[in-house]
Amino acid sequence: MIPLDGQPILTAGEMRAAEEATMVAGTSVDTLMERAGEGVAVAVHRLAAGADIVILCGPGNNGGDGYVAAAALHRMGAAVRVAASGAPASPAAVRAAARWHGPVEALAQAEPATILVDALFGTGLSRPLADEVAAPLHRLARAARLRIAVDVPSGVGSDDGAVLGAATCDITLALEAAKPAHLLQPAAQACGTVRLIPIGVPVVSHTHVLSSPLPEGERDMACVAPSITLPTPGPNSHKYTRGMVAIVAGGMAGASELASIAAMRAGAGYVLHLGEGQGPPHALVRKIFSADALQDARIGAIVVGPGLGRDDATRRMLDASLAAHRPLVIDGDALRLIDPTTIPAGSILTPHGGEFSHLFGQEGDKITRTRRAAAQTGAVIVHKGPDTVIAAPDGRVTVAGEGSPWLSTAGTGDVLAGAIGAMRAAGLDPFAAAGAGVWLHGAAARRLGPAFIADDLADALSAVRG
Ligand SMILES: NC(=O)C1=CN([C@@H]2O[C@H](COP(=O)(O)OP(=O)(O)OC[C@H]3O[C@@H](n4cnc5c(N)ncnc54)[C@H](OP(=O)(O)O)[C@@H]3O)[C@@H](O)[C@H]2O)[C@@H](O)CC1
Ligand SMILES: Nc1ncnc2c1ncn2[C@@H]1O[C@H](COP(=O)(O)OP(=O)(O)O)[C@@H](O)[C@H]1O
Ligand SMILES: [K+]
Repeated sequence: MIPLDGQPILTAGEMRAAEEATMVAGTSVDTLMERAGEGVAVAVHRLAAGADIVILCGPGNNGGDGYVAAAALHRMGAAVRVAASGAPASPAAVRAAARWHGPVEALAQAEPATILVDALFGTGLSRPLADEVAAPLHRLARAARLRIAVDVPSGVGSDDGAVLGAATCDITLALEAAKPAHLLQPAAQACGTVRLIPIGVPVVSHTHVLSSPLPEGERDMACVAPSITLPTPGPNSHKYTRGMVAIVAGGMAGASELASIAAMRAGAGYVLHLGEGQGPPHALVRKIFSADALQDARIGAIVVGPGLGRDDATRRMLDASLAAHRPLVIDGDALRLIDPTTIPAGSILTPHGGEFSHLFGQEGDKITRTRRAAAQTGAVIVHKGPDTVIAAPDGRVTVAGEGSPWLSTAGTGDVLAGAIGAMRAAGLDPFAAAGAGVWLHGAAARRLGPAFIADDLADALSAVRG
């Protein structure tokens, strides 16, 4: 079982195409189903640790995986039963079901078991679960001690992360690749912990799970996703090569202070805070805002938006930031003020859901929407939330899997903008800088645990810099 870190994410259509290409190359669907079912059986056997198991099988190939897993678990000596929502319908599922020689209970009357394996529907779900399926699924899930989904929990939209009647599982065994539903809310929550089971289908994708940074030198050894790199100083580094970040401060001073401290703690060599405030940290260089101050050619990133305000004066500050022709991180109020047609290519935008909808509308799933916005603007878009999606104008997307729900507190977005500013000023390209900033932010939050405040989060960035 492989963790999701850095893995490709495929839509149902992309997964089907990859499966078909594998079949054209000579591997039958039965072989793929055999590998899927065997892989599921091995994982379930280990997780069940001798407890009784019921496998719920649907009519399609997801159900087929369930029948194969049932037969394999029986051979392994497990106490396994099968309950089906109806007769198998796909040809491969019919053949798989014929290999299960035990009884098949009707789903509606099925007895619960300690371990529930949900193989009713996978990526082929085409509509919400009907009550006659959802009700017994939820009844059996409530009665089980451990709920394991095959590929995706039955009753989630694989591509858009909608919940269409699924029961929440503890573990999801994703076949070959991650699916959007494993990352996008609300489905991701119904998946529990997601682990991959390889079944020998070669997959390529422009969409990946955000990976943890690899130690320097190991980058080329990574066989999966594009890994992220955290820039680290060398013997010849000085404060300007480490990166100079200018933070434009507005009416709500606390927000830009948080962004400044975050930029420092994420590793910037020099942070210039352009605003009225005073006080520590002493290493923060404070100047009154002026368009001239933004002309310093050493500035590697300007962060504009946290606590900026939305009046005429702040609009002029935004205009000066755009006119400075330095790499930009555009956040918060600046996202409300800006005309999307004036966003300089190569900028990084960090909208939360409301800011994103205001700029780009709400049509489509989160990955598609974010990718489209990046292509439209030529900017990297960090579409925040419990399922942060980062899209580049060339179509690459990463989705941040592990955040922390404790990030849902005021000011954490300002911290993210500062952290991304530091990564950009250190010389990472916009897409890499966004990924590195989002990773640092999530890692700092996980390290802090519960009930931290944004000030703690900014400080904790140092500890996860590595
Ligand atoms: N990709 C790979 O390489 C491999 C993939 N494999 C596995 O295949 C899975 C995908 O299989 P799949 O395409 O057969 O779809 P699946 O999810 O079983 O459901 C389709 C069936 O359900 C029906 N149906 C749909 N919604 C319904 C509803 N709400 N309520 C009631 N019925 C509903 C639908 O009928 P219809 O929509 O036509 O009415 C159809 O009969 C994938 O997740 C993985 O587990 C492995 O076996 C091998 C390698
Ligand atoms: N439930 C959650 N789980 C994980 N991350 C979250 C959650 N809620 C918010 N976040 C993250 O916290 C940050 C909040 O940013 P934002 O909404 O701009 O807040 P603020 O404007 O108060 O700083 C974003 O990085 C977002 O991805
Ligand atoms: K399933």
